[in-house]
Amino acid sequence: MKNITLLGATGSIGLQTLDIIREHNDEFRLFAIAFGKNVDKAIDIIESFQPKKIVVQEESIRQKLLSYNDQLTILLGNEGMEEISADPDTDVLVNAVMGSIGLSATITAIRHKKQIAIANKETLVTAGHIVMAEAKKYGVDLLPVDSEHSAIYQALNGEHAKDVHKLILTASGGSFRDKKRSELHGVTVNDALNHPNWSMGAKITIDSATMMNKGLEVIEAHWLFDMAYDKIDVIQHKESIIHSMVEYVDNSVIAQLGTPDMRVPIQYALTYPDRLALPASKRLDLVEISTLHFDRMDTERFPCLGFAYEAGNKGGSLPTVLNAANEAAVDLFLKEKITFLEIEEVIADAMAHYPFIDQPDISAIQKIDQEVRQQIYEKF
Ligand SMILES: NC(=O)C1=CN([C@@H]2O[C@H](COP(=O)(O)OP(=O)(O)OC[C@H]3O[C@@H](n4cnc5c(N)ncnc54)[C@H](OP(=O)(O)O)[C@@H]3O)[C@@H](O)[C@H]2O)C=CC1
Ligand SMILES: CC(=O)[C@@H](O)[C@H](O)COP(=O)(O)O
Ligand SMILES: [Mn+2]
Repeated sequence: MKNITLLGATGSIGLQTLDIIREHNDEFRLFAIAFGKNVDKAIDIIESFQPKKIVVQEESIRQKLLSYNDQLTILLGNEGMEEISADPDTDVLVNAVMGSIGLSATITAIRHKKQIAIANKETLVTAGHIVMAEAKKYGVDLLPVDSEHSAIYQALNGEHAKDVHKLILTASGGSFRDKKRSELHGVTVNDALNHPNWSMGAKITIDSATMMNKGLEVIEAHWLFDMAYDKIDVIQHKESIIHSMVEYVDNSVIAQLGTPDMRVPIQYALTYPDRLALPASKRLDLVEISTLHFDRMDTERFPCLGFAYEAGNKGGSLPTVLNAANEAAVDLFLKEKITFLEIEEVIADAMAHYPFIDQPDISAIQKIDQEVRQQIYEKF
């Protein structure tokens, strides 16, 4: 029996992770959770799974939970997330919080040699050089939950990086894939949240629409698979059936396929190197689907993808600036304070103006992250 500590339990990945724990309750037990603001959902989870420890971000949320049950063990803030990640009773950390807020818990879990299933891609974007150096130092393998990275992990199957010609990430194209740039001026938050294939949290759904999600995933792949940026390609594939591919030097291409269902990569990250049945997930019927489509990516249509390659290639503090500016811009868009196309402008402006640092350490990264957000929020 493995004890799971789940950060971001009330979110899209969090709830699907709970489906897997429920389905395989002879293999997994929920030990601890962290969440943000959704008290009602958290109470449902507490009633069903009885986690021993709970982390909330704010004292007011802690008080609400205590008024529901004053016997609960409730910790606070990032320190709380670090504490449950390091807890001797935690076997596996599933990091499914949204945003760079997940960074310190990831590093703490690595330092305590926990098995880590990582959905929280912003952690790897903002501080990939530090996270991967720590993982190497402590001998910890980060198991990807992100569907593309899970696909690549499976397609690599322990092969040597020197034999890889390219990683090929697939992109659905997001909510506005059939629109030209000139048609994006009046688009609404609801339009942008209407992803064609996946039901996900709001922030990542907007990232899919701007193509920043794929940009973040390029940087995530660079760090997870130690691959140069010129060996990471993105192609558009509107069905999201091929989750990603590895092209080898002998021109052989190995892809991982399946219906778009995040429970599959979540479960794989928990059971690796074994596999368990997942009856709730729909089997892939290629005859029923019949046709798959592929297109080249256009970075003029989707500038955010180009921003991410630029940040990844230049390195230093630029990926941190990119990520923080994107998190702030998406938040402002969701609050209807900026337009969809202004998301790109906000990110480009932050990347152009924030002073560059070559090898930022954790405290520099946290400072840059805060300052970039603050400067953006002051403007809007
Ligand atoms: N959804 C998906 O299919 C996929 C998601 N990912 C990645 O997984 C991560 C989570 O995405 P997703 O599940 O969609 O996001 P959601 O917005 O659905 O969920 C985010 C979770 O994080 C919690 N949270 C937010 N802010 C804080 C905070 N400051 N402290 C603690 N917890 C916090 C939320 O709590 P609350 O809601 O209670 O406020 C919620 O539980 C992201 O990094 C995303 O890129 C990757 C691949 C696919
Ligand atoms: C499910 C998943 O992994 C998401 O990151 C997904 O990839 C989003 O789809 P697109 O970014 O391809 O639109
Ligand atoms: Mn993905």
